[in-house]
Amino acid sequence: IIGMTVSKADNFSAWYQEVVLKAEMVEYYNEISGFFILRPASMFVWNTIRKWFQEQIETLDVEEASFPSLLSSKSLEKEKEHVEGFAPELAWVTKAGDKDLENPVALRPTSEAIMYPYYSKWIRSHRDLPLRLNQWNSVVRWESKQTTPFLRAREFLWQEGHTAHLTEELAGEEVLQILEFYAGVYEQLLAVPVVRGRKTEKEKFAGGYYTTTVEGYIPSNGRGVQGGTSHCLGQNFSKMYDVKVEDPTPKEGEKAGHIHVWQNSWGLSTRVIGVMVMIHGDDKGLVLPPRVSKLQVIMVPVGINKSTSKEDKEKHYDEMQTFKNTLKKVGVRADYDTRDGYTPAWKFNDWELKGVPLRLEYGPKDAAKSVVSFARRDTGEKGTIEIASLTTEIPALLEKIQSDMYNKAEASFRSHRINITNWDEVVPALDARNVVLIPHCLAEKCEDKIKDLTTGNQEEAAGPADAKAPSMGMKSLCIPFEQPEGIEKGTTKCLNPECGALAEKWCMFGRSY
Ligand SMILES: O=C1CCCN[C@@H]1CCCn1cnc2ccccc2c1=O
Repeated sequence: IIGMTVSKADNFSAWYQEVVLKAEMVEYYNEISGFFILRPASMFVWNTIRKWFQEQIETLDVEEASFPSLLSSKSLEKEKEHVEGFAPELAWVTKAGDKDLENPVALRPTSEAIMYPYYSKWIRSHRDLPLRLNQWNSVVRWESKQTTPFLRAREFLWQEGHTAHLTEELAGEEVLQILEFYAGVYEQLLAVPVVRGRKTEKEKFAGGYYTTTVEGYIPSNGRGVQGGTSHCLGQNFSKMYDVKVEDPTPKEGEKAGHIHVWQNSWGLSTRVIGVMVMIHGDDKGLVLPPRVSKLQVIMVPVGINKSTSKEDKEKHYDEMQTFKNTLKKVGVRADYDTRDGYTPAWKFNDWELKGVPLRLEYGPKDAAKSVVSFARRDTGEKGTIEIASLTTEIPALLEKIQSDMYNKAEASFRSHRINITNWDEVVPALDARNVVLIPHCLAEKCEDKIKDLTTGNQEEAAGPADAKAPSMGMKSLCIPFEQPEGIEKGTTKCLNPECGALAEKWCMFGRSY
C-alpha cells in the first residue's frame, strides 16, 4: 500500500515510522540498527536550516573548521569525570585491516576532547579571543535505548560550535545569542514553537557551568523534547586543557597573571526534523512548512482524458510549464505532475503523503476562466486564484500557510503548558498530555524524588491484560526564562510534597524523549 495505513491518534510511534518512510525522508539502514539513511526530502530541510543558521552565526564572526572524527582514549582521560556517564555510548575502532590497533580510537560523540588541546595551543594572548569555531559534521553515540529516525539515532548530523572568550559576561552574551538562533530555526523555518530556558543542575551538561535550551512539545503524546542546547562551559574545560591567556589588565605594579578562558559550546542536530514531522504531520502523511519544503507547489492537470486531443494536452502542459517559470521568478519552488497512467486523485494522495504545502489543479474549465484551483495541505482549504495574480497570490498564500502552521502549534503548546500549585493535579495533567510548570526548589535530589513520585507503579497498571508499561515519570525540561508570577516573595514551598524546601523558580516538567 503506498499511502498511510496508520492513524496518528491510534498509534503515534507506528504512524511516525510510516510517515518518514513513505514520505521518502529516511530509509532504515538494515545492516546496523540505529542508523538511518537521509534522503533528499530530509536533506533539503537540513540544508535549508544549515544555510539559515550559517548566515546567522557569521554575523558573530564564527568561522568553520573541520577536526578529525576520531579521538584517542588518552585524550578522553582529561575529561574522564564527566565522560564516564557517557562512556557506554562510545564506539571504538580496535583494528586496522587484520591488525589490532595498539591504542584503540573512539568515533567522536562530540568534539571537545578533539578540539580543545588545539585551543590551548592556538590561544596565547587575549588578542586571540574570542575564538569561535563551528563544525558541521556527524557524531556517533551508541544509544542503548530504542532508536527512532531523527529523534534518537546512533549517528546524526549536527553542528557543534565551540568558542572561547576573555570573560564570563562575553561568553554569557553569546550563549543567549546562539539560543535565539536555535529558537529562530524552530519558529521561523519549522513553524514549531519552543520555550527558552535554563536546564536544572540535574539535566545540564555535566562538564559545563550552565546549559540553556529550547524545549519543544509533541501534542500527540504530550511529551517535551529538547530541541537544541547552548552551554556555557565556564572555565571547566579551559582548566582541564590549560587554555589560558595573559591577564591584559594586571593590577598596578603586579606581574601579569593568567586567565583561563571562558568557553561555550552549542549544538543543534537533525532531531529538529523529527520534531517538525511529529508536530505537523497528519493521517495523510507529512505536512511541510513552505519555508523548508523542497517543493512548495505541485500543479496537477485535471480534466485531461482520452478524448482530449494531443495538441490540447500539449498546450495545457505548456501553460503549466509557463506557470512554473513564472513562479520560479518570484522564488517559489513549483513543479507539475504530468505522469501518464495515474489519475488526478492518485496524484493528490501521493503529493499529500509527501507533504507538499500547496496543490494547484488546472483543467480546461479553469483555463477557460483563466484561473487555477488550489488546495492547502495544512487545512485542506480550497479555492481559486486568477492566473494573472499567481505571482502575488501564491507567495502570499505560502506565507499564510507558514504562519498558520506556527500559530496552530503555538496555541496547542500554550494550552498544554499549565501552571500547577496543587501536587495532586500533576499526574492527571501529564495524563492529559500536558507539560506542567511547578514551583520548585531546583535541588537535584528533589528532582529524583519527583521522577519516582510520578512514575506509575505496577499495581496501578490494571493487571496482566494491561501490557502498557507503568506511566513514565516526569523530568525537568527547563527553568523558563519567562517566569509566571507568584513565587517571587520567596514564601512559596517547592511543590514536591516530600520536599519542604522553598521554591526558587517555576520549573517546567514533563514526560520527555
Ligand atoms: O551538547 C553539546 C553541544 C555541542 C558540543 N558538545 C556539547 C556537550 C556534549 C555532551 N556529551 C554528549 N554525549 C557524549 C557521549 C560520549 C562522550 C561524551 C559526550 C558528551 O560530552
